[in-house]
Amino acid sequence: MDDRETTTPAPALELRGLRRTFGDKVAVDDMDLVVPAGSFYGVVGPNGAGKTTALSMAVGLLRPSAGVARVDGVDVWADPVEAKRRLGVLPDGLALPERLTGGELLTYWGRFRRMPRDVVAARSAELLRVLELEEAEQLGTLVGEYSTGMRKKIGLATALLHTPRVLVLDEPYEAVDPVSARVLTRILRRFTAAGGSVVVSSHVMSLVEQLCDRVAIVVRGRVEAAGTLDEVRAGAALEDRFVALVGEPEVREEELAWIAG
Ligand SMILES: Nc1ncnc2c1ncn2[C@@H]1O[C@H](COP(=O)(O)OP(=O)(O)OP(=O)(O)O)[C@@H](O)[C@H]1O
Repeated sequence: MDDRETTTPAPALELRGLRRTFGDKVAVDDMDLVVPAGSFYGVVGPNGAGKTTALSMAVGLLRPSAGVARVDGVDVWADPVEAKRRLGVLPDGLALPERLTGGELLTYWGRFRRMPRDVVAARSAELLRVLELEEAEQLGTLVGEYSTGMRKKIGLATALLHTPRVLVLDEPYEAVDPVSARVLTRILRRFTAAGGSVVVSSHVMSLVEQLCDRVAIVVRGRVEAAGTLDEVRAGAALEDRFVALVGEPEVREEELAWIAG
């Protein structure tokens, strides 16, 4: 038998027994998660479930208390340089150099990634144009003066610039206007069509259903359900599955009576 036919590619992302505690608080509780190569993967869960903490450990931004994270087969914490070469990341609460324009930021980022100057220049111009940041660039607007959605877009541009194999995006659509959201969706679909893998966290179930072929529901630091969208939905809407797993708090009639005056 031909080996090449039987060898499956390494998962885009593989978390094994990943754990993170903050004092007594267990934010991520021995999490196992496998994102197959080429998938568009959605990570959903209630506020405080541990999504950002897990993804931060998965991309080398936060050290795990225990467990292993691999990107495209590379251990993120044992071989961070190689792992980060394969990764494009949009972190939560994006910290960006405030005193640069978007174009300057991309130039700086590209040089930091040791990319050729002309490639950085061409890609930066293209990214600024398709993400509709060109006008701000022409006006010399600094990143510190960007709106929330613009910051998200320039963050995405930095994540895409070096042609990573795996994109990990924390809430990429949050605060992004509908036109820009469509552009972003087209970019991400092209990225997966070309063999790349995308992992997004989101609170918007309809968006996840529309975009993702696989999904994981994270509750209290653990993966409660994972698989193809249809497996996880099991005939229901994703939101219903989500609420069933998370549980819905009851608001009794007498509670918050004062809000009605
Ligand atoms: N630096 C920190 N110090 C202490 N506790 C933290 C820290 N970061 C996260 N936590 C706690 O870990 C838990 C998981 O937080 P995390 O931000 O990963 O959740 P999330 O699923 O991304 O939530 P959201 O959907 O609201 O963004 C929460 O209880 C949070 O309070």
